[in-house]
Amino acid sequence: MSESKRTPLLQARNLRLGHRTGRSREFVVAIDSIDLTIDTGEFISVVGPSGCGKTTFLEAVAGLVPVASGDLLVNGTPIKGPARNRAIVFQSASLFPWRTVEQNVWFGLEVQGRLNDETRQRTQQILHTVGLEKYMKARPDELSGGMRQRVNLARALAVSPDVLLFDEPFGALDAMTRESLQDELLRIWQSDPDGPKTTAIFITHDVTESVLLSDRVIVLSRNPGRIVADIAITAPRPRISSQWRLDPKFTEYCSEILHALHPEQKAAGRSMTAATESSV
Ligand SMILES: Nc1ncnc2c1ncn2[C@@H]1O[C@H](COP(=O)(O)OP(=O)(O)OP(=O)(O)O)[C@@H](O)[C@H]1O
Repeated sequence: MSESKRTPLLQARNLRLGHRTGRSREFVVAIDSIDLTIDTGEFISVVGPSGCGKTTFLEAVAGLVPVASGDLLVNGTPIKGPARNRAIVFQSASLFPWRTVEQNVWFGLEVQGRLNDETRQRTQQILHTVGLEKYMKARPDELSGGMRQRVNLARALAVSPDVLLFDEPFGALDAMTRESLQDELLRIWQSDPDGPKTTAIFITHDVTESVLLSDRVIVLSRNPGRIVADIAITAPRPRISSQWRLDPKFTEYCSEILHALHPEQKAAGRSMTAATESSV
């Protein structure tokens, strides 16, 4: 099949999403008229002002929020609800306190009836990849916040989803832990020599995080969210985090995204540096 005819992994066409609220069940629009195509293996970040509908979009892809109008397709099929080919990593690691690290990572596999010798072995490899091989038998209360979030990531990876959905997974961590987890996610993402088989949609407020990790950064406008920029981050992979963060192109991409987020500041001719204003 030719490149142009291949079905995209995810397709949003004139997509509108929202929530019914209050007694009147009034419909509040969160996302309006979005057209977006994501290919297999792409790492996409979505940034935008608070309340612009980033989480609503992610939840719609997860099948947790219904489509109000337009289309939202995975592998050419409309999303009707949650499915095992899509896994979410939330901001806070919701681990079962009575289970060990390993048992927590098994959870999704158990629910899907797929826990067996082979998937147990894969779980061990994943825990090794996220640097938790020595903590397999530990309970969550013996772990730091960063380690718990690694377990959360391992749990999502263990079910081998087609799409990994990240809702600000490092947002609640201190700056140093966040940076080390960003570096690790970058390394994990690039560890397969044949390229990633999983596609990522990553919600973040941190512009530098989006440039570090992504192939493309989607910028949404203030509520209701519409796409105001779709910026390809063309830095080759594998990226070495310490080098890429210091590359002048890195700062240029951060500025481009910040300008798309705050067009009024560009119009006013204000200077905007990635170092001082990297958060949305
Ligand atoms: N469960 C809900 N019920 C009603 N309205 C909701 C619900 N969840 C979100 N909204 C509304 O939908 C809009 C988009 O919210 P959403 O959480 O998707 O934005 P966001 O971009 O992820 O925000 P943030 O960056 O602050 O997390 C907001 O107006 C919000 O108030």
